[in-house]
Amino acid sequence: MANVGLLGAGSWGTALSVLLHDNGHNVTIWSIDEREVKMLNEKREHELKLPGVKLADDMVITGDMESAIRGKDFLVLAVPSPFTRETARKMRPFVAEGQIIVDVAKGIEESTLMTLSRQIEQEIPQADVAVLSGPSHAEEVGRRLPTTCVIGAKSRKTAEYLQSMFISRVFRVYTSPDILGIELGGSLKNVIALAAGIADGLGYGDNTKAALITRGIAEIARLGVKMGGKIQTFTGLTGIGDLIVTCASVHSRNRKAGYLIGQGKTMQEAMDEVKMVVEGVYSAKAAARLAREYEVSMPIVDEVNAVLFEGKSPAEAVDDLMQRESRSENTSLTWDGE
Ligand SMILES: NC(=O)C1=CN([C@@H]2O[C@H](COP(=O)(O)OP(=O)(O)OC[C@H]3O[C@@H](n4cnc5c(N)ncnc54)[C@H](OP(=O)(O)O)[C@@H]3O)[C@@H](O)[C@H]2O)C=CC1
Ligand SMILES: O=C(CO)COP(=O)(O)O
Repeated sequence: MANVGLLGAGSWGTALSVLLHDNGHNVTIWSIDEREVKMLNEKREHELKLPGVKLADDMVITGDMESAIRGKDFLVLAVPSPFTRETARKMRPFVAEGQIIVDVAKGIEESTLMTLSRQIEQEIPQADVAVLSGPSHAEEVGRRLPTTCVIGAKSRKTAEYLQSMFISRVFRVYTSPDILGIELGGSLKNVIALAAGIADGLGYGDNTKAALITRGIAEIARLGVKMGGKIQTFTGLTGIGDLIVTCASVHSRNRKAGYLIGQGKTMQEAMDEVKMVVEGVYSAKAAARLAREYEVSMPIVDEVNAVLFEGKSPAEAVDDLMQRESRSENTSLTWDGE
């Protein structure tokens, strides 16, 4: 049994706190928002973000960051990516040498193009930073439906330790040394999921969805491998697995926001209606900039950016994708004799 400090009490943080408590660990949850702390303490449930999932009476919910960090066997960081760096900076004075922080958010910092684990390492150099990712909507983890994820860590020891902490009969956890590939897959799939939602909102069908998923993972893997991620990661749970669930699920915040945009809402209206973080909006510009920097073609990402930030109509964006210059599906494949 471990003492766990979990920072960020949104839908994912809440679901993971229940999973870790089910596994027999002592869980302390920190939230920046005093109203959220009060509400969770009183109701023992996040009625807005994860309704129907009860927090046990012995779970501690606090607004005091220091008490959520000091003496904990490991920390889980579940704040959305736009707040990762500022939260890590606040955590730094309380984190012990070698203390494990497992980041569970998915994003890329727009100003630096850094993944979240890199930002945390920059802000908290004494920490042992790991990541958890995979096809895992909070709504289903909270209901204890079978789910699979991957822990990425710098050492096998940390990866296997965290695996043993999170794994359960309903939450199967694999390990991987490819932290970069895991984080790129997790953040870039949100941009493609916006496109899948837009296609749904436009009333397009399953053929369109399958095309976006398949061509989407091709884009993600092209960039990810060039940046140093491993191809096996992009064909695994944190790559294609997470892309499939996010493009298809009724729970997905990114797909839902895309759907609303496809229906004619603005990006801001869609984000306001979803009420929870739509990470793809924050990663879209970073993805396009990375594509340029690494000289990789990412046409779906480019069209999502045009719709989100340049006022392009969603229907025109899909039209432009369909009418790109004809090409081979995979340029590395050739005919005999060529
Ligand atoms: N939801 C899911 O199913 C999954 C989410 N993820 C990832 O986990 C991360 C968190 O997502 P999710 O839980 O859905 O997000 P939510 O929108 O549900 O929750 C976000 C949380 O962050 C808090 N917050 C707001 N501002 C700040 C701040 N300045 N500093 C620190 N915390 C702040 C919010 O407080 P308040 O409520 O007061 O705004 C809330 O507690 C994202 O990166 C997401 O991609 C990964 C896998 C599954
Ligand atoms: O990453 C997720 C599922 O694995 C959550 O995706 P959404 O943010 O689109 O809900």
